[in-house]
Amino acid sequence: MEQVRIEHVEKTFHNKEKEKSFTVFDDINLEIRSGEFLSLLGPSGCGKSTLLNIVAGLDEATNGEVFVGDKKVLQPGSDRGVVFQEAALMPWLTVLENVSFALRKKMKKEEAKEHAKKYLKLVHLSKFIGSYPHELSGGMKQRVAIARALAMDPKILLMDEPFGALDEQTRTMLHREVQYIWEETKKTILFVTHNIREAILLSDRIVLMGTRPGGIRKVYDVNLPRPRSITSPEFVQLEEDIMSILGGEIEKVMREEMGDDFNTKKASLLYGTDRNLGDHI
Ligand SMILES: Nc1ncnc2c1ncn2[C@@H]1O[C@H](COP(=O)(O)OP(=O)(O)OP(=O)(O)O)[C@@H](O)[C@H]1O
Repeated sequence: MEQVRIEHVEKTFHNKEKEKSFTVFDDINLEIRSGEFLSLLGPSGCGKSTLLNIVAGLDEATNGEVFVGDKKVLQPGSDRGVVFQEAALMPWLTVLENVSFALRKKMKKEEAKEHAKKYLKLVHLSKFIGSYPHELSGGMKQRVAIARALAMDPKILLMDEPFGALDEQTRTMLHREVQYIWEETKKTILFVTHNIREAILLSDRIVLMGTRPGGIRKVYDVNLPRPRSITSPEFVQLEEDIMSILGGEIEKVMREEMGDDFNTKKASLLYGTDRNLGDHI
């Protein structure tokens, strides 16, 4: 059953001073099924975060509508938890207090702490409940942010490049963590990334977005058994399939940004054309 319906969504930004407007995408249609792990993948600037923010209710669509269940999205709500690239924890609060703080309106203080502990256990941070954010690594901070979002018991978890600022090893560890969380909680996850490998490792479906004009280029079903191996022939094949389209989209962005400075040879020297290109956009 679909849980999120994105219907004919357009987003245009208006710059009043310059009397200019810029349409990021003009007709996005997408359904996300209950319990599905769906990734939005695409080059920088194609509107992944904009779309996620519209689903979150943090930004407004210029046209079109988003529904969660049968409820139209008009503002943020506790049915949608958001995790951003930066954990944005409150530095003066402990890990436990950071997670329980958001629950203060829902339950009594002691109850909130017990509830928060449950989710900190889920992200394997039980040993650090008394620590302060500055005492944690980047990966641990993100796990606190995930626990904080999950503690509100949202139906849907919206994750905007949550591991984008982390080193490769931490990212790999968090990939395992997020898969475990997804399997344990059965949440619907909308995940924004520009990393092809990350998208294939985690997703049931990958929605490839393009730019100028913005929109959905292709939707891939990832029917590979989990846990997935990045060296399996099926994985490599899918990575190449996606790259063959994404590469063209990246080139379009680069052409536009570099103007006359762009040439294909220089682009391939700068960014490579191999499987890793998706990691660098
Ligand atoms: N508040 C805003 N005002 C004007 N333009 C904006 C605003 N927010 C985003 N944009 C533009 O909308 C486009 C889409 O931005 P968005 O951040 O959604 O892209 P993205 O695919 O998430 O990119 P990235 O992967 O780099 O984060 C970009 O061209 C961006 O400059």
